[in-house]
Amino acid sequence: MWLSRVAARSFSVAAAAMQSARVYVTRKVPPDGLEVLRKSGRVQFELWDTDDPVPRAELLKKVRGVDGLLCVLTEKVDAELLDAAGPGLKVVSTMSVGYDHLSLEELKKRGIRVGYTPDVLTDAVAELTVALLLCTSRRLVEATHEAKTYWRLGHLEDAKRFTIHFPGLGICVAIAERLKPFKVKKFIYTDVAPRPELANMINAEYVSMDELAQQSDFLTICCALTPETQGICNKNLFSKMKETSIFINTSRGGVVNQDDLYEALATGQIAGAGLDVTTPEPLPTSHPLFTLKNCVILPHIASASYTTRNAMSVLAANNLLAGLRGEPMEKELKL
Ligand SMILES: O=CC(=O)O
Repeated sequence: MWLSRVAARSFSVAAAAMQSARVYVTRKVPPDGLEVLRKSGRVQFELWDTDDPVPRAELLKKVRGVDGLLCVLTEKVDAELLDAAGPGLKVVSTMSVGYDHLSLEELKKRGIRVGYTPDVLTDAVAELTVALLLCTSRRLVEATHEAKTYWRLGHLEDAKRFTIHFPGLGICVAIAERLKPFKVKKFIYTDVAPRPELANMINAEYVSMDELAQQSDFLTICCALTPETQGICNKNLFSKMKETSIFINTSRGGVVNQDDLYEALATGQIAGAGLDVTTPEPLPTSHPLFTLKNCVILPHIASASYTTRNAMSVLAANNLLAGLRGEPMEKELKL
């Protein structure tokens, strides 16, 4: 009885605090997520109401005194931003599965809770990865141009003859499941250690990074960007790949050394690359990678379907509200 009264009291304190919770939303996030915030009746939120990233100076101004921040991956949440927000900031909820834009150390130091949006985008990312893989290997971008000009194109590769290689499993399981019907001969992967629970789902074999590069026909990168994975796709990796190999990246641009990738593509060290992510984003149109016919570049759209982005916005909004209420979030990063 006593315990439940204490629990009820602490809940009502948290709820009362929420009455006045101020939140800044850094992007015009999809409508379902905004509806969750509106319907809660517990937050006053201000929104950067465009599809473009909020300018840094504006962001630093707008976060002053907020209790919660709902952001996307273009916002660097670092000491400067957290100082600008002040001690009232309790929750940062990012509408992304990746969190390399968040300074976790600073957040932890200040006791700020962090929500993110894994799982809900897995299908969309896997689908886009397969689309990019086929588009790059079958040279579809060049082909649409050819259709309008000479109606002539060199050799095309087909997916089923190949072995597909993944560093890091995770989302790659969803990609492999979609590739199975293409009669792929073999899936292999590397990671810091074997992950049999996932590998068994797609019958994938664990190999070293070197073997991965050497045997690779398609190499798709699905790992998170961390200090350990920064620049792992570099001259060393590309020099071990076959000339017929295709490199696909739908994770983060930072895992690739782009100068080395350019060199590998321009010299025929590898056959092609499909990139949904680059450094920086957007990649300047004057960037050398844009001059290459064998490089297909997309504007980071892997999760960009209406359904998926709506689901991400709902999860991000619910994470934010739960954090503000002092309740467990559906998807919270353990700091
Ligand atoms: O790249 C997309 C994400 O992290 O959600």
